[in-house]
Amino acid sequence: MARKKTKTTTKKTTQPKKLTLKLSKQQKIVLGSFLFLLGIALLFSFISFFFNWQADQSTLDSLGDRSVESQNWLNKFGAAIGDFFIYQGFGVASFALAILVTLTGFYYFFDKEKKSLRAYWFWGIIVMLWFAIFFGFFSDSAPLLGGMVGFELNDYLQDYLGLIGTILILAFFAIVYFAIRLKITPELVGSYLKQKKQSLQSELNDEDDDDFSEYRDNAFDKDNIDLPKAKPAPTPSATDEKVDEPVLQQSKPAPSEEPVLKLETTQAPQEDFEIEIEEPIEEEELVENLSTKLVQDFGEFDPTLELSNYKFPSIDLLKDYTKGQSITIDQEELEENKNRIVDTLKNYKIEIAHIKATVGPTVTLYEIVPEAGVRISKIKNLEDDIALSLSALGIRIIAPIPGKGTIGIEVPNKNARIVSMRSAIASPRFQNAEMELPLTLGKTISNETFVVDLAKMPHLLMAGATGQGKSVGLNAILTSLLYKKHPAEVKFVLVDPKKVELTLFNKIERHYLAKLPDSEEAIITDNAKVINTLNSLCIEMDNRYDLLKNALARNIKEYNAKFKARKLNPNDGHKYLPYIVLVIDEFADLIMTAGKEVETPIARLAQLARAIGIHLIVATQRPSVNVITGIIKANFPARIAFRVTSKIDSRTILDSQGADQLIGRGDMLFTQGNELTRVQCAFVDTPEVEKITEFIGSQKAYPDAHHLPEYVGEEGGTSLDIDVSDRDVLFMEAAEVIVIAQQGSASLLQRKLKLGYNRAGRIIDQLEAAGIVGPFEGSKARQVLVSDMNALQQQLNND
Ligand SMILES: Nc1ncnc2c1ncn2[C@@H]1O[C@H](COP(=O)(O)OP(=O)(O)OP(=O)(O)O)[C@@H](O)[C@H]1O
Repeated sequence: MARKKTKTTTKKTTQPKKLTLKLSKQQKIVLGSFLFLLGIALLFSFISFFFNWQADQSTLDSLGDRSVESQNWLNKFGAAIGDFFIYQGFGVASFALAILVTLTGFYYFFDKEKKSLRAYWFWGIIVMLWFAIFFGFFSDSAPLLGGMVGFELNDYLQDYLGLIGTILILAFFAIVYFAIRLKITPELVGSYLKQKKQSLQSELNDEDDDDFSEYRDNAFDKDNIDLPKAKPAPTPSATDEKVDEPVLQQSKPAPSEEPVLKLETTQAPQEDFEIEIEEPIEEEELVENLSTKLVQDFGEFDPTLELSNYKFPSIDLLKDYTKGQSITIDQEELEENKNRIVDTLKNYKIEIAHIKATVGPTVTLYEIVPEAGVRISKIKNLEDDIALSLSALGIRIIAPIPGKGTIGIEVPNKNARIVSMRSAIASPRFQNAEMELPLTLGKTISNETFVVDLAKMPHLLMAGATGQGKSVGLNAILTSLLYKKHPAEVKFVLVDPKKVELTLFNKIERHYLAKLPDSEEAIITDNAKVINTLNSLCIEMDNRYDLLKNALARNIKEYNAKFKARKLNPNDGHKYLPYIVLVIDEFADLIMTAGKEVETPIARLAQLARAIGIHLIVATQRPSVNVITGIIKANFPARIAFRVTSKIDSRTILDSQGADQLIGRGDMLFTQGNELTRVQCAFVDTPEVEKITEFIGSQKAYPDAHHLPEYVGEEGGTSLDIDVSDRDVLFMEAAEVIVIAQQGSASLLQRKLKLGYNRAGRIIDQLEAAGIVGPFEGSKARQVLVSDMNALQQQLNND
C-alpha cells in the first residue's frame, strides 16, 4: 500500500496538469440520477424491442406522427432507441451499453471513485464488440443477435481473415479477457478441475460408507452437537480421502465442564496432494490518497488565485530605442580596425592566418587565428601596445577564446547602439525561458539576448564605478522579474541607502515587496533597519528550512510543487512560498557603517538560502577588499562588473582584469564562476520603470506588503531622546543589574544578560537617556546616577 502511494506521488508530480471537469456534489447527484434512469429506460426499451420490433417496424418511419402508437414499453422513444442500438447497432450486446450507463449513473450518484468505472467501460465496450462480431456469424438466421454493426464487422473481418481467421481473432480476445480482466490462468482452471474431481470421488466414497456420511451429517447437525454419545469415530481408512473436509470432533469433556466443540482438519496422507494457491485479490484503491482526491475535487492549488485578474505589464510600456533598426555594419570602420590589428601585430612579428569580425551592439570582436608557432602569451602581453595603436579605450584581449583556438580582440564601435529593454524582453529566449527567476541582462557580442536564471546563480554581486550603468542594470533585473513573475511568486526586499534609486518601486509595495511587519516604508533606506531586515530574513530562512524538512522536500521548487498538489496541509503551517529577492543597492555604505552586523547575516543567507528561495543581489560602487570581503566573495559565484577604474578593482570583483577596460554605459562582464561573457546591458530608463510600476500599482493588490517574520532582537534606537516605548525588552533587568553593581558598563550587561555587544551598548544609551547612568567617559565605566533599587523604582515611575 505504502509503495503504491509513493508510486502515485511520483506519477502525479511528473504528469502534466490534467484537465478535469469538476462537478459539485449536487451536480453529481443530478447527473448520476439522470444517467441511472436513462440506463433503466434503455434496458426497458431493449427488452421490449425484442418482443415488439416486428410490430413497431412500420411505426419507425412515422415517429413524428402523434397518432401512430408503438408497442414498445417506452413507446416511440423505446422503439427508436431499440432499433438504433439493437437492430442497427450491436444486437443483444447493446445491453452492455444500457448496463454501463446505469452503472455510471450509480457511480456519480454515490460519488464513487471513477477508476473502476473506467475499467468497466473499457472492458464493457470490448465485450460488446466481441459479442456483436460473434453473433454476426448468425446474422442470416437471427439478425437481431449481432445487429448491423456486428454483421458488418464480422463480414469485414471475414473478407480479410476468412472464417477461421475471424474465429481465431475472437478466441484470442476471449483469452485476453479471461486472462486480464477475470485473471483466470490455466493453473487456476487446473486446480479447479482437480478440486472438482476430488469432491466427486469423495462423494462416490460417501455412498460406499453410509456410516460415515451419517456420522458427518449428524456431526453437522446442530441438534446433535452437544450430544455426549457420539457415533464411533470414523476409521482412518474412511477419513483418508477427506483431506479438506473439516471434521467435527467432540473432545473429551472434563467431568464438570460443558462439552467443548473442536474444529479440526485431519491431515491424512494422500498421494497426489497438491497445494491450491489462491490468487491474491488486488484490492482496488478507492481514493488514491487524500491529496489526489483534493486535487480532483478542487484542482491544483493556484497561488495566483487571490490576484487572479492580475495583468502582466505589456511590452508597450517599454521604449524602443533602436526604432527597430538592426545593427549597421560600418565596412570602413571594420576594414580600418582590421588593418590596424594586422599591422600592429606584424610590428611584433606576429603573423595572422585568418581574421573574422563579429559586430555587437557596442563592441566588435575580431577573432584572430595566428600562424602556427605563435605563442598566445605573446599576444596577451602586447595588449596595451595593441590598444595604444588602435587608439581606442576598452580594448580587451581574450587569449585564447575559451573553447576555441582563436584569440579575440574586442574593439569598441564608433557608434555604440543602445540595447533597449524592450527588445530583450520581447526576445524568444526570454519569453520562452523555462527558468525559476529568469533575468535578461542585455545582448552578447554576437547579438544574442543574454538570459540567466537567478535561482541558479544563486546570488549576484554587482560592481562598477559610479555612472557606469549599475542602477540601470538593477532596474533591468527587476523589470525582467516583473515581466515574468506573478506577484504571488516573487517578493522583493529592497535596500536603497541612496534613497533615490529604487523609490519608484514603492508603487508596487502591496504587489511585490516584502517588509518587516512594523515598518512603514517598504523600501529600506535606514542602515539600522537593514540589520533587522537581514536578521528577519535569516529567521524566514530557518522557518522555510523547517517547512521543507517537514514536507520532505529538498528545495523550494519541490516544496511548492507538493503544496500545489495539495500534499501539504496548510493547518500544519504549510503555505505557498514565494521567492524572495533581496536587492542591496549600495553595499559599501552599509558595510562601512554596520560592519559585521551586516556581513554575518548576509554571509549566512548567501551560504544557506539557495535551497529555500531567497536570493541576494548586492551592488556596490567600491569593489574594494574591505567591502567585498573574502566571505562575501566566496558565497557569490555570479558577478557582474561594469566599468571600474582600476585593475585591482577588476580583480576584486572578477578575480581577473578586464572590467577596467570596459567602455561604460552598460558595457559589462558577467561570470558565473567560469568564463567571462561580455554583455551590453539592456537599457531601461526611469520613466519606463515608472510606467511599469504605475501599471502594476494601479491594479488590485494584496492588503499589505508581504510580511517578513518579526525580528525581536537587538533593536532600539541609538539617539539619546529614546522613547520609553522604544526601550529594549531587557531594559528593566539591565537597569537593575547596573544599579545593584553600581557600575555602568556595557560589558557587565553583556556578561550578566548574555547580550551581544551592540545590544548592550544600545541599552546603556537608553539607560543614559533615562538618567540612570552618566555620559560616556572614555575607557572608564559610566557613573551610575541612581543609588539603590528604591530610587530606581521612583525614577522609572516618573517616566
Ligand atoms: N545599458 C545602458 N545603455 C545605455 N546607456 C546606459 C546604460 N546604462 C547606463 N547608461 C547611461 O549611463 C548613465 C548612468 O547610469 P546609472 O545611473 O545606471 O549609473 P550608476 O552606475 O548606477 O551610477 P551611480 O552609482 O552613480 O548611481 C545613465 O543615465 C545612462 O545614460
